[in-house]
Amino acid sequence: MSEVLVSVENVSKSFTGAEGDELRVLDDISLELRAGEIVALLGRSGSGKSTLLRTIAGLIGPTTGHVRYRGTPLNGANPGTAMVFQTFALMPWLTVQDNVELGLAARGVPPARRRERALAAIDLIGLDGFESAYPKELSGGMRQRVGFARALVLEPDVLLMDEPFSALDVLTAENLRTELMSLWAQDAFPTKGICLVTHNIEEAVLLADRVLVLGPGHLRAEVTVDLARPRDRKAPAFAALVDRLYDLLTGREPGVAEPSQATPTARPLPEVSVGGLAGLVELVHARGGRADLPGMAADIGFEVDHLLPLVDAAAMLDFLAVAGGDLHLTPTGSAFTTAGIQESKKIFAAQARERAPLVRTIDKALTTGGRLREGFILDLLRRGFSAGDARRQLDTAIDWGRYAELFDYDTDTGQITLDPARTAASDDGRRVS
Ligand SMILES: Nc1ncnc2c1ncn2[C@@H]1O[C@H](COP(=O)(O)OP(=O)(O)OP(=O)(O)O)[C@@H](O)[C@H]1O
Repeated sequence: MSEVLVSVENVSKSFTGAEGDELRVLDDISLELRAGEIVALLGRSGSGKSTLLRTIAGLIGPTTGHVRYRGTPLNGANPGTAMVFQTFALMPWLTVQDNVELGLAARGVPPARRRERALAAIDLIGLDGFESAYPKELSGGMRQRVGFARALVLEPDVLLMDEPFSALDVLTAENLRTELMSLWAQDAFPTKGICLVTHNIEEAVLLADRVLVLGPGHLRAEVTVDLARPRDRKAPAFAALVDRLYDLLTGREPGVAEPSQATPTARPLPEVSVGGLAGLVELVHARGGRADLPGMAADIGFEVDHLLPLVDAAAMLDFLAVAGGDLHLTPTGSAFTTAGIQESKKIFAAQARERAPLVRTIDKALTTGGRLREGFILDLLRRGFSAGDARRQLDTAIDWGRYAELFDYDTDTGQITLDPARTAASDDGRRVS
């Protein structure tokens, strides 16, 4: 096995939330970055990828656990790494040359040597002729080349990249990826390992030897990408790995209960509006009941990552089934999207009561007591969520419950009550159901 460059040992990281509560962003993570490999950290928005990368860089310290560089525990910035940022992070008042020299100056390299090394890095990354330009004079792609030059000039053992291509247009991003891969393939390239944060599944399969899938705060899975380079996005083996990673990102974790059995803290509601979720179901219906998630996201100009909470919600309510990167309309989803408004509300209500744990819990409490203080639900939710998350869970449940005409909510009193139509039905002597 090749040498270990960085090891992350049982790292946890917590931040203090707005209300003083603890937000655990990384939970007991262990991993190794070895010489000769590119590792992708893949996860949804908010899963802790950037926090993990910054911990590896030594920019933030773990709450518990250790990060080691070549066996030595970090005490501040990791001396073996350099970072490329999504937003380039250039100094606008400095020229390309000065931006690239900055890190060398901080490391005490004498001016003449700095200049020489910066020119070589600028040349390597295809920026020659732009040495005296300012960032504002450059396109996004050229700015990110400066971002790369500034990191590579340090000849880091491990190059860390935080979504380095996601602010670029598709073609520019693909060009830069290809160029990075050809540098990586050169024997003279001084960097021995790369760790890339991404939420783009195809990018992970295109670039990485190993993909570590992060699911909020912990490592969910590790997938080895054993494909020859340069990789062909159209090859069946490529597509099979992409599908597998989609399954890992959209699927349920082993051991987590079905929504119809789960408690509100075991299966949180995806924080989406009914309108958004109905819109997604409609889009799949309009495509004949089956849609390829990346294709659909590209058509409507969204990142797949942004659609995932809607996909989760539609799957929770059994309106859509998800397999690989494909969405299939279920019979219930089809009935929901084709029915008239009242009928589709009824279908939504039935599914939410059966399959949305927090809606079910509130509904049960209301059908026995008629009214409920929000503080009661918030207190219960605080057993499994931060204060902010508990509030957002309750707001989502109220939004879903109101749409479904299951319950009503008074913002002034913070009371949740049965929907008036259901109370009237019970006054008529009919059972509230
Ligand atoms: N300094 C901080 N203080 C408080 N909370 C933080 C801090 N940094 C990150 N978080 C929270 O930690 C969680 C994980 O954030 P992080 O940026 O690591 O995730 P990510 O997977 O990189 O997401 P994204 O792709 O959206 O950047 C988020 O809920 C974020 O709000």
